Amino acid sequence: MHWIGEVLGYFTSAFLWKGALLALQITVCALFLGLIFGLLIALARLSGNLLLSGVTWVYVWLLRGTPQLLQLVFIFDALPAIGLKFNSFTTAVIAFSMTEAAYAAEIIRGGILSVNRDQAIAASSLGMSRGQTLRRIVLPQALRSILPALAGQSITLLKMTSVASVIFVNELTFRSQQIVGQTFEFFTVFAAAGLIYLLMTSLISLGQAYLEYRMDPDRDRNSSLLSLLCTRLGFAKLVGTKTEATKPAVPAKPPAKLSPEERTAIVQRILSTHHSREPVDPDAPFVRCQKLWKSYGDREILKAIYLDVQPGEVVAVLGPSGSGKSTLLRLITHIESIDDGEITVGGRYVGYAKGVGKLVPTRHVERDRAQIGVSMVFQNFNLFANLTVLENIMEAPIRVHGVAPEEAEALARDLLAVVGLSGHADHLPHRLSGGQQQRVGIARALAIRPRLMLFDEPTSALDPELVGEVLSVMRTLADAGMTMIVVTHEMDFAREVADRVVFFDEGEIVEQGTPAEVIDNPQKARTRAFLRRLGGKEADAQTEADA
Ligand SMILES: Nc1ncnc2c1ncn2[C@@H]1O[C@H](COP(=O)(O)OP(=O)(O)OP(=O)(O)O)[C@@H](O)[C@H]1O
Repeated sequence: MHWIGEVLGYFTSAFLWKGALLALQITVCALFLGLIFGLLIALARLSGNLLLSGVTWVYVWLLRGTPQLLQLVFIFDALPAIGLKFNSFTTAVIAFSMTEAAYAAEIIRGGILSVNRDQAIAASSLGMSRGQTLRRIVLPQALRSILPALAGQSITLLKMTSVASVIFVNELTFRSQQIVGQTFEFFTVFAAAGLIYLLMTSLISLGQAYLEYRMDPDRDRNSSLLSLLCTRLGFAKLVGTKTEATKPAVPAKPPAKLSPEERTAIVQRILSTHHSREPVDPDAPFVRCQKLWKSYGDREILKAIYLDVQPGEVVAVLGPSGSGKSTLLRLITHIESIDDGEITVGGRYVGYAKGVGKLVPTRHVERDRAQIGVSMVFQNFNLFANLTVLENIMEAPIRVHGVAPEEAEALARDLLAVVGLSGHADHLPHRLSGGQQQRVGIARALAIRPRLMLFDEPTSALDPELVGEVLSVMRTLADAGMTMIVVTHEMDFAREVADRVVFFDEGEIVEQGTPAEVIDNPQKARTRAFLRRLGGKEADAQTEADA
């Protein structure tokens, strides 16, 4: 068994560890540079810019499609012919960084694509810039799926540094070969080198486990490194570690419920201090759509729509599926751009400038939305999955409007009280019911103190018993004087709360008027047919519920 002693002797040899250190230095440098360039390449590939994505595609294709060995030799031996000469260490760092960038770019791109795009749309609708959305919402979520692949790639990179021996980089494998060349002790020397590689790659795996835990939104955010290790090793009970998932979802003492008057007063107080200094003319329409056209391909979705909404008015938009109702809202807040016509909100274009004959989109759409005060609530809630309920609400006030974190938290807690969710501030969205998520969505939209709220079928993804809680919050907003455009199939809500009902069909406004006029006494055959069909469905649903 004397060979064990020999392996240990080589394992502790300073000569081999100097080689290991060099391999580690090349890996860290290449990883650092590779990740930075990889992120830039991934963003370029996703940019939609044909030139950028084309050039970066070629880069990835070239670097992934040629052997690492060839790349090293090319930079070391061929580039000096055109005056570019690097020493062997620099050559190794350049070659490995370039390859790492190509692989990392694809891993990062995959991670970004795995994040639901609707969250980015929601962030943008709150006025967050693309950079903020990427940094705060998309990348933190993408990183969770990126990390395992990236750790694997880092381990491969560390092992690949042995290839650098061909250009005389004196790293671990090269040094092992030098010893073997003198002693011919193949087994013990290579076994020792293997152990050193294993130790280094194990450290990467440990780092991966730690980072995965840190990025787990379900973790207990106050846990220590010790409790993390105990949790990972399955000893959570020993240290009393509680993960977010094991904590009780219901608070011990339910917070006091606010009366409708109290809720309305809080909303009025919050909305009375809008960030915009621009006064609202009470006599001019707050939203003005003029001769609005929108097509997708050959299909005309909106055809010459004229619609004015007065400050404080609640407009309910009804109509069959596919008639263009959601498209109208998306055009008003400029999530989609108009083909022709004009939209102003508070007298301003949202992300457009006047061009020759028609509006031209500008790059300031998020900024305009934030300044004008347009907010939107989505059918599928689109809450930020990596942030708690409280953080979801605080995010836009802090990032977009520069509100101090303490002030933003106070505002968020007030809004949670209004929507009746004070006890859920620290929960992640996926732990809430649909109705609760939608109420958080409304609180989040309100936190930017908007002057116009757009609701895109806010209750249609909810079970019937959860619809009431969302509608009650929307009633509070209407009572507080909020200007609202609500796409809905909730006839009772439209009848009770809306000042005006607009009926859409096939991209046209068929008729509009008070709820009593349009819902109870429709003039057009198309409206009557739609209401009859809806009435039938409601009656069926009622029968099912009764049964
Ligand atoms: N990005 C898009 N690309 C292509 N077609 C689209 C796009 N967005 C919407 N459409 C189409 O435009 C039409 C109108 O869609 P829209 O979502 O505005 O309808 P809607 O009246 O809100 O319907 P629903 O009540 O079912 O949500 C639909 O036929 C839809 O398929």
